[in-house]
Amino acid sequence: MPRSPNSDSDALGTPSRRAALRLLDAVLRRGEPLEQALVAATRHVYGPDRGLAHAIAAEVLRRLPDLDALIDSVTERPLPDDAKARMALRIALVQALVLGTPHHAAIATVLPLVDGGPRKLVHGVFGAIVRSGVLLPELPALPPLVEARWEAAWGPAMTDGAAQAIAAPPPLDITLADPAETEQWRVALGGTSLLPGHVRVADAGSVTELPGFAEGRWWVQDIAASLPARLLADAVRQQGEAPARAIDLCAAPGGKTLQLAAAGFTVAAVDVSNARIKRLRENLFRTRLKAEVIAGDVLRWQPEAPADALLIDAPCSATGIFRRHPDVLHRVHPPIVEEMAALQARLWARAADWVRPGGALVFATCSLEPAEGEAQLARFLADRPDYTIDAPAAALLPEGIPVHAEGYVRTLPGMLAAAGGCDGFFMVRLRRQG
Ligand SMILES: C[S@@+](CC[C@H](N)C(=O)[O-])C[C@H]1O[C@@H](n2cnc3c(N)ncnc32)[C@H](O)[C@@H]1O
Repeated sequence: MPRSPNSDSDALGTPSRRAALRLLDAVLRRGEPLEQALVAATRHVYGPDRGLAHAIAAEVLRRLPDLDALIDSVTERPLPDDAKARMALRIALVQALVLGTPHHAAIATVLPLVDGGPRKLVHGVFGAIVRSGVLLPELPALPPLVEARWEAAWGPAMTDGAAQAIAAPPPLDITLADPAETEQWRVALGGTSLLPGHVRVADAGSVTELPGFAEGRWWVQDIAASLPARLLADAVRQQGEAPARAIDLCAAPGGKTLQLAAAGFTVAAVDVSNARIKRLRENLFRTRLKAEVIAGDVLRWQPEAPADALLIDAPCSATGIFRRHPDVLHRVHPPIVEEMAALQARLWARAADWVRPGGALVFATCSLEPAEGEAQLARFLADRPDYTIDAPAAALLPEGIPVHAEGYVRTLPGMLAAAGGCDGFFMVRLRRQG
């Protein structure tokens, strides 16, 4: 019989901490995305314990530099980064100092994760820190390499904004199938609205239990993530063309496909991942929206005819979504950014021929790395003189997200901060010459 990774001697509450340890190990030692590690790491924990393991690991990843600074302030010699004792201390301290777990429970549930001498050390270090009454700094620290990279690219206001974004849980953003119902759903969901078709809810709780979810009247989508499809729909609206044909490349799980379908496009949605396509189909089913779903690799697939509108929501480092996926702060390094940028350039170069003359193309990435945005655009424009930037009107964007002087849109941490912030995105709308 396969051995359960939980030990027979585990105290009540320890299996979820053991799962949190496995999650942290997957992200910090093996460089796996947190969401990807979830199934294997939480295989032996059930119900709310699974959510707790995820919450503990995510919170450790948000506050890692501050937790480590506390640990290092008490130990004589720094513990190795990947030592089990350091991992166990991170898990115990984040519960005691951030998640509000009583101190005795925070340490008792974590001690079984370590044996022998290290167990004593964990007990002693945890006790010394909590007895001292020290708290984590109000403004979280970014990992030093990330801070240096982002400060060089965007300046200190951006890194301050990013630190503040880590400090508070992001609100839930919702895109409505019918923008005419914005006020109705804003009231029903008890939220605010930053654009027609958008509702923002603080402390939303379980998404599937909110009104309108089961009926498919809306889907979850950060406001910044909702902008690329808005830009594309606007381009076609300007030309007074309907019904238009759109190709949505790298489409799953389908937030932007749903927007394009709801806006009246005939949509072909292409993605290479079968698992993500399954979620795309579920989303279409729930919202009763229609799209042709194509499982294919954009580097090999090609459409039968060019489209009026083409969206490339390219795979990227995903550093722009660090608020909900704090693992990117620790596992995305320059070689990964370079690899993703090279893939984006290939996808964009190939798909540029699939837009009819006079048609519109939007390229977007949820990245805070210029190599996956501004630099990508410069190279594309140099290669493709048949395309020009089609800057959107400011009124298409929420107040606080500007159109850059060159005509693209770059969202950064710090934007919309008073309203709850937004993800980091790069997007540009282009017109192919007729
Ligand atoms: C940023 S996500 C897309 C999010 C999606 N557009 C949405 O709004 O829900 C990038 C997607 O690109 C897909 N992808 C990566 N490489 C691809 C390729 N060569 N061909 C097609 N899809 C690809 C991934 O499977 C992933 O679903």
